[in-house]
Amino acid sequence: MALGHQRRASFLALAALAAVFSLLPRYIPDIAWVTTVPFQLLLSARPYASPRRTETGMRSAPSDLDPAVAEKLKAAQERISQAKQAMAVLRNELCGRNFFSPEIDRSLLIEVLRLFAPESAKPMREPILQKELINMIPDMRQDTEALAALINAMATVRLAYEPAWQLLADVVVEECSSASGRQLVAFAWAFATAGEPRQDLWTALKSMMAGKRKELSAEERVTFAWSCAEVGQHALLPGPGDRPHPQPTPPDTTSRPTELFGEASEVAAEKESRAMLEAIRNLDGKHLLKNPPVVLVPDVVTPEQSQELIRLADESKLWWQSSRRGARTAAGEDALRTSSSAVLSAPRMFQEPPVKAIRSWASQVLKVPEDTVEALQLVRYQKGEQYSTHVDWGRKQDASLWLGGQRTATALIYLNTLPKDCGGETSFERLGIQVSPQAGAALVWPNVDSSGRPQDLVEHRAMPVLCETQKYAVNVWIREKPLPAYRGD
Ligand SMILES: O=C(O)CCC(=O)C(=O)O
Ligand SMILES: [Fe+2]
Repeated sequence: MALGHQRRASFLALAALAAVFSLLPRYIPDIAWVTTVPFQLLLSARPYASPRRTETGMRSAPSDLDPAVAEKLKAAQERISQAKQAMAVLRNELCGRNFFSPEIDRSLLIEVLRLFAPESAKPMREPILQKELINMIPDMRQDTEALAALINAMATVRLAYEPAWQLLADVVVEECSSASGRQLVAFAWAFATAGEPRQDLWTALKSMMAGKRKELSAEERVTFAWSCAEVGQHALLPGPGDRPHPQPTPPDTTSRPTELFGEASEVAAEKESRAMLEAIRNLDGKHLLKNPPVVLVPDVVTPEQSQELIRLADESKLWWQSSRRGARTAAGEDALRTSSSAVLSAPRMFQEPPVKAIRSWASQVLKVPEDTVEALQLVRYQKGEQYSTHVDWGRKQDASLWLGGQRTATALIYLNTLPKDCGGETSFERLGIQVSPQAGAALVWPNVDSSGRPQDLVEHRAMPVLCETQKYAVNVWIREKPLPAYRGD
């Protein structure tokens, strides 16, 4: 018993040390390797870790090997060993729990999965983790708390491994009628962050929520509504006799949906809309059109700030295929988006100097409070990628309207210049405007008219990028009202 306490105390001390070390590389980039050392210690100090945890199952390399081959072999052995240790931690945290088990350590899960999240939106290819997840998830069927913790951690690190997400969705659809309202919010947030559009999943989540919505705090309701909105679902419950809709759910006038949160208004408040139009008309920049005002403001961010923003998204592995989100054209049809996006929504992102600079610029020049500025969304287009014609404002089924009201304006800041003939222009066909990406400049336009009505006229598209140079930009969307803080790590 005493020994157990000692081990737990030393584990906690090492966990604190690991946390400190894991922050260091953000400030001293060349010492990223240091973090693996405390992590190894952390894994080996975990009180319940298996005694076989350091075994790799491989013999050590014979000494007469070519040094380059020996080096590679050693690296492979270490990788396998680390993967096995990490898997032991996942299993110990999540499987076979009972009443007496300690609380699941969510930050440990996140750190373990972070080791395997690839650099960008690319799929996770670690076979040991793939196999373990597929084996583990069915064992967790009855344990909604463990499922919620796992999918939350997977969403937080943007772990892109489709079979695991599909299996989790199956388990949630089939087994989770006993989930609490709070757990349903956790599921919804995680699946929305992963951009999971499966209709059966969302129908199940919403109908399970029907009996539980009274358990929720206002913040949890908003998070659930936001999650629905993220995947193009509205936060209404299908009424009796409703047929399943193809994704995304079109407005349904034939059935009488039972209200979960009700419908929000598409129309923005007149005062805020009028003030926004006035602010855009007064911007210092190149006025491309008078009505509605479309303005190109130069030098909003420096090349260093642009680099830093991209680095933040890369380093935190935030890139995510945008195509699964429910973007719409002005006529309400599906828009095609083949680019990747990265939302800087984690609380720590709001402390990063370039993020602060952009938010404060938007707030100053557009004369709005800073908490009406959405979390910045970076977009990246590789050769051939595009975003077809769409509007940035939300329809009344879009539950994100509950969060901060309508998107009254967009400021799209280009982070790099595309060479001539490389495409990638932002094109407003109805207004006859086409703008080529120019580093540091912001293209600003209103999404509503002066009475607050959303405008079809400002529909726009990102033309396909035609060269190897990637296009980077950042969407700064202004809402009518202050936004609650998003959840995440
Ligand atoms: O990349 C562009 O030029 C436009 C991007 C855009 O319209 C959007 O992300 O909503
Ligand atoms: Fe847009």
